[in-house]
Amino acid sequence: MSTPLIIALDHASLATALPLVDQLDPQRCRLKVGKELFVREGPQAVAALQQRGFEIFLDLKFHDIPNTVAAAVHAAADQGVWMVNVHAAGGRQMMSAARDVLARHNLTTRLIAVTVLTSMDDAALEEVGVTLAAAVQALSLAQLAADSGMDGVVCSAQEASEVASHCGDDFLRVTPGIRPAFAVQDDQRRIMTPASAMAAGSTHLVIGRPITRADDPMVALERIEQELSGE
Ligand SMILES: O=c1ccn([C@@H]2O[C@H](COP(=O)(O)O)[C@@H](O)[C@H]2O)c(=O)[nH]1
Repeated sequence: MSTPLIIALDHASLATALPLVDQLDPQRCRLKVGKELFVREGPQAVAALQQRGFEIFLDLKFHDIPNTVAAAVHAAADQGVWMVNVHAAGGRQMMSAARDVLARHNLTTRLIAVTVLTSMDDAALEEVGVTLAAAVQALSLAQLAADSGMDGVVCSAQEASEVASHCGDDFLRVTPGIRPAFAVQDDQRRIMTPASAMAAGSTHLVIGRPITRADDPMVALERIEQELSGE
C-alpha cells in the first residue's frame, strides 16, 4: 500500500468510531488505535477494524523494563497489527528486547520508537530535565532507535529530513502533529501541514482531530488528499 495516511481513531468506543471507519477505504489509509479505544474495547477493536480490511498501527507507546515491553510487543504482534511502538527513552536494552522477541517468533509487525512527543516544545522538555532542544533530542533518540534495530521512529515532521539523513532513507519517519491550514493546533507544538511534512521527508502522516473532529470528516480527508496530490 503506498498511501502515507494513518488516521488516528481517538474515539471513546468502537461504536463511535465505526460511522467514520465505514466511510473509509482501506486502500487509501491505515488506522491507528490508541490508548483510549484500546483500553475501552481491547483487542476486539483491532479485530473489528482488521475484518474491514484495514492495516492497524497499535499506538500504545510501551515504556517499561525490557522483559515487560518485549512481552507486550509480542502480544500486540500476535494480533496481526501492521505496526507497534515503544518509547525510545526506554533505552537500547528495552528496544533490543522488543526487536528480538519479534525476530524469535518470525513476526513481521513493524516496530518503531517514539522520540520526543510532538506536543512538547523545548520549554516542556526542559521541565522534565532535558536541556537539549526538542529537535536535537529527537535526532539523538532516533539514532539510538536505529542502533537498537527499530524500523523507524515517531518524530515531528520538522525533524524528518535530519532523521532520514542520519538513519537512512529506509528508516520510517512516522509523523503526528500534522495540521492542515484549515485545522486548529490543539495541544500539538511541533507541527507541519500535510504537504510540507511529505516534502520534509515524512514517510507516514498520522492525522486525528483535523479529520475526526471536522464538521464533515470525509470532506476534511478529501481536502488533505487533494493537498497531498498537489491539486
Ligand atoms: O509524538 C506523538 C506521538 C503520538 N501522537 C498521537 O498521534 C495522534 C495525533 O492526533 P491529532 O488529533 O492529529 O493531534 C494522537 O493519537 C496522539 O496520541 C502524537 O500526537 N504525537
